[in-house]
Amino acid sequence: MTVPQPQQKKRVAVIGAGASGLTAIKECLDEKDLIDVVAFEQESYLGGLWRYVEVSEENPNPHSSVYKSTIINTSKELMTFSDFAIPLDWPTWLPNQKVAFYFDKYAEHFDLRRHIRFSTKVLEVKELHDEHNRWSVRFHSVLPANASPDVPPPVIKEEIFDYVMMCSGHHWKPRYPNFPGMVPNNPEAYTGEQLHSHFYRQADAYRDKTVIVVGLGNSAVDLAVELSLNQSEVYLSCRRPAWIAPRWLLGKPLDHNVTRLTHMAPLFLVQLIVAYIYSRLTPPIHKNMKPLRKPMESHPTINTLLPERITTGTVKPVKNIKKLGPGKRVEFEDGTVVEHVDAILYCTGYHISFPVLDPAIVTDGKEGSEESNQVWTWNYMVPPRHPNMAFVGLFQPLGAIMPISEMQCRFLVRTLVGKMEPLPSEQEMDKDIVALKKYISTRYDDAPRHTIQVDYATFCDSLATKIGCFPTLSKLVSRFGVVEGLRLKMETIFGPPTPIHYRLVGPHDWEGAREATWGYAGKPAFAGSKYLKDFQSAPKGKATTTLIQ
Ligand SMILES: NC(=O)C1=CN([C@@H]2O[C@H](COP(=O)(O)OP(=O)(O)OC[C@H]3O[C@@H](n4cnc5c(N)ncnc54)[C@H](OP(=O)(O)O)[C@@H]3O)[C@@H](O)[C@H]2O)C=CC1
Repeated sequence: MTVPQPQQKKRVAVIGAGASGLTAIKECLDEKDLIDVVAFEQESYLGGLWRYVEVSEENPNPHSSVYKSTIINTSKELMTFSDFAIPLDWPTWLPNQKVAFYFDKYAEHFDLRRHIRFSTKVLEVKELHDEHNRWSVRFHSVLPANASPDVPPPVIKEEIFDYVMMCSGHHWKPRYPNFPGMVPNNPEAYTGEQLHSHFYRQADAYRDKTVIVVGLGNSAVDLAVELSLNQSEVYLSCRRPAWIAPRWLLGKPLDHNVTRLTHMAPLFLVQLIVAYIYSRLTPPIHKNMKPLRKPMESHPTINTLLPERITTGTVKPVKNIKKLGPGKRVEFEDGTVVEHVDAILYCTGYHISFPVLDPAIVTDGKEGSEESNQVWTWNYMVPPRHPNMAFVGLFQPLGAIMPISEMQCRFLVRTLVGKMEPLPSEQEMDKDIVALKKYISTRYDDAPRHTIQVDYATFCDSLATKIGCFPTLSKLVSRFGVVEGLRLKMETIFGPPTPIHYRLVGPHDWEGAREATWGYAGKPAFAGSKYLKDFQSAPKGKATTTLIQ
């Protein structure tokens, strides 16, 4: 094929139209005079894994891993995109249907759909190594599941882009443990059902059955509680006990307690306080669940009901599995044996994988990285030797993914169009990556789920400072006057660090940011603000989906 010459405007490919892809498109559109954006989405809908999809014969391996009852663990005030506030009267914690609906409204509000090529599967994203370091994207359209066999196979096409934003997610390729007796290749093997949480949808199939839930991440605790409430006999097997946080703490949503002031305090002090509060406010910890590390040293596992279910004996904590089989027998590392186990649900997390890319790009050529989930990206975005592409959402936050992805996109787009300092040199990026990895390895357990950890506010603040949208006192005062500027500054320090704060000042600030900040802070005078009204009644038109329950 003849490779066209680069145009004046940068051509950007966004791979995936989930939470990260949507904000990538939107941020590109904020520089639409300088960027043409095209998003590729293999499904016929947007929203990525937040769009609930049944597991069926026609669709045995969907991209989505949400189960029917998934409720997001970040409060609406902290998960909102920064210039499109989630309405004030929505629940604090959104069920998955409502998260998907919010994405629909975001796409509608910023007119994102017309930039998305739905039902278009990307096969390969390849560096051209031409003088402009451009990228080729090969793709084809996806035939509907009910297409007649006479329909000719889709044509593979190729287009050239100046820049690629990989937004395809990292919670879709299940990671399985490797217990003796798992594989049914001998008469001693386990004969009950085995399922990864990625494929779990609802509890009905397990009513009155004995189920072992493996893991102690959010999938494991959600499933253990749901199954126990649905009359399953539940054993919760974890190899590394961790702190289980309630959704509400001290009368506030859990994440509202982690303010910028909290981040100014030394970590050990915060950990001491958190451990003390937990010990006073939650039931005594079961002997098999005693955390091995301090709070905030593992990805937060959040469930208000689990400690209570354990004290009622309806969820029984057990050690890690030692051996499965024969038949339906399961033995644990402390010698406990449970006979007649009907099903084992592996809530053992995911591999980081980008099948359309040369794996050496995300790992910098290091072997075994998919197994260990190690990546080599600057600020979880830029692979140092491939600066014309970036990953978005490739991190595991203490906080919500959406606003961090949004901040990454703001940073990437402004760098791309030359409105900010250029990226650091390869050597500087490598140095930063080494330092970050060192920090992570001292703070967190050495586990594949902890390789890309990030603290929401500190990470976003650092990018926001580079962009110029961090709400400094001087900027707030010059924009809102001395009194209001000071009040807002106090709110950004002592209040929950809502992403809205990043639209108070700086490039692409938002006219609704002040009202939304005060509305979220609970100031009655702003409760009726037009920027916090329910989308149903907003002037921008009708909902595009009826998935809301
Ligand atoms: N309601 C919500 O908002 C929900 C959010 N999520 C999010 O989705 C993401 C994925 O969560 P999840 O599916 O729970 O996966 P995670 O990776 O967070 O957790 C995996 C769990 O499995 C354990 N595990 C992994 N390998 C093995 C093994 N070989 N043997 C025994 N145990 C093992 C891990 O233990 P170890 O720590 O020792 O590695 C860990 O406890 C997270 O970001 C989570 O927060 C998930 C569900 C619900």
